[in-house]
Amino acid sequence: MGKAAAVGTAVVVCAAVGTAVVLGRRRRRRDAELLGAAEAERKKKVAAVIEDVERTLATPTALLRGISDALVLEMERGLRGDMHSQLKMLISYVDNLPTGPSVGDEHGLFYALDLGGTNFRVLRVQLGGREKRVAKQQYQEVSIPPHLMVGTSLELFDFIAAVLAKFVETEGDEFHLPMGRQRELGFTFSFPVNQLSISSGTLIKWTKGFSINGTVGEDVVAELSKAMERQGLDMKVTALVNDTVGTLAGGRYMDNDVVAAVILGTGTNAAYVEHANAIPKWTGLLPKSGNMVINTEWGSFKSDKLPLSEYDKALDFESLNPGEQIYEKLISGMYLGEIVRRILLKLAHDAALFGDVVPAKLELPFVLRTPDMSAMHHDASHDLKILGSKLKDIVGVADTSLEVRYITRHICDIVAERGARLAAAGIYGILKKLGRDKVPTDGSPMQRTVVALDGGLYEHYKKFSSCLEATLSDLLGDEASSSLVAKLANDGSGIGAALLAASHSQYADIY
Ligand SMILES: Nc1ncnc2c1ncn2[C@@H]1O[C@H](COP(=O)(O)OP(=O)(O)O)[C@@H](O)[C@H]1O
Ligand SMILES: O=P(O)(O)OC[C@H]1O[C@@H](O)[C@H](O)[C@@H](O)[C@@H]1O
Repeated sequence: MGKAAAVGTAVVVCAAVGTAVVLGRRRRRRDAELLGAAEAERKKKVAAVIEDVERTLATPTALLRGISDALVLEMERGLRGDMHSQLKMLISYVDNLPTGPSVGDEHGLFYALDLGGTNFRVLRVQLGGREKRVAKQQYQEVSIPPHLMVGTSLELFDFIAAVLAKFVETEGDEFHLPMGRQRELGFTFSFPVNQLSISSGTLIKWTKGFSINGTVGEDVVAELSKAMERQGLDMKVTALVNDTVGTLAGGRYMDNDVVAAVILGTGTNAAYVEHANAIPKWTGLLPKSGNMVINTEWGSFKSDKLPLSEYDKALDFESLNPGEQIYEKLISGMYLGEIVRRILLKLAHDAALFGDVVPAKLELPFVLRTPDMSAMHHDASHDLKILGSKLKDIVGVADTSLEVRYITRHICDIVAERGARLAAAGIYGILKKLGRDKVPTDGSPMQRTVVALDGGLYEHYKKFSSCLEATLSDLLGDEASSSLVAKLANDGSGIGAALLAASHSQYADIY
């Protein structure tokens, strides 16, 4: 190529390169601006969803007070037998709680069986009467196979009876049954039952994850007794109690000031000691004690005051029991993780929280369980690595940014806080019903009041239980809350059921 031509070519090439560089820089700047704009738009969408969640799940104290008042009204309607009451306020036929060391003379070997929403426990207790009290106890916990929750009545009760029969076979010499006596059982059944007596009752409906045709309306003691016979197990059910009633009995045995029991487990519910003459629908003889334990079945409470979000409505619509157990679906362990999942799914769909592709596993109902939510919520590490690994294991999203992890933890916090505060409002309502929510106007000292709590959610989800207790103190105010004790009554329902079996033993009159 000639010199001039070469120079010309070089000039053209330089110019082209220069233009390319300028154009490339412009394109990169434009791409960066477009990317920045897209990222800014995404962040805006994330913020909008979070603001909406914070607003629709908010539980300001004034709202909680209104909810407590609405609950008390429904409690009163239920006690009147108003068929439209949101609360069943079921009569337990427990009118004389085992009173433990001061009076309790229960003694002997008794069994208890506790069918909950997730677990099933069998227990044997050697009661030692006044001096020894619970001399010895052994128990076994079994997860309920999910297929039995939606199978047949026969399969469920045969499973229960088989586990119980095996457990009885392991009875050691340290437990002894006097000659000629039949083993006796307290049956804790964590579902709403119309009690016909202390040892019989018909199932009103299934709740939580159970939905078994053919059991509603049946006497659950008769179902269990038939299953025990099929197992060749000679045992008599002498007490049928809801787990809240069992927990109340177990709690009172340990502390005479227990007036109510609350379960926060797979489901939620509360029982309390009502004055028998404050139960208009009670037509029986007034109990000697003047009291009757009421199983409120508060999980079925609903009110337009309850902060219901689009996520709650969708969860309820797709649940096994749409329109039922609304208060329970905002609070209990079966549902908290699922609510968080639904909010994360919305963030994934609308704001690409986990990137342009929505993680397939996030679409799976109940894939995020409350224990996992609890582990994420309690992650206090600087890079939230526990939360990150949970998202990876459960949702299938690896390498989430710190921002995404903080957002996830914030969602856990909002959902858990709402549940805890609503549960506190429920307890506050029961205390109001009992007149234990404020210092007496006549100047007499406030009575020490104990609420026994149990259930895997309350026991293990520390941020939940501490938020509940702080909210309850806030609702009560300093003076009244100084007389209130909220305490964990671990497996109270098992001991309680055994105690009630003892106090209603067919041999009771020969103590
Ligand atoms: N570590 C945990 N953190 C938060 N919730 C938990 C934890 N462990 C269990 N739970 C909740 O407790 C429920 C089990 O409660 P539990 O009282 O043990 O059994 P059940 O409900 O069958 O009576 C589970 O469904 C779960 O939602
Ligand atoms: O012990 P769980 O399984 O959490 O049950 C708590 C409550 O769950 C509710 O769904 C039931 O209606 C109540 O009867 C029960 O007490």
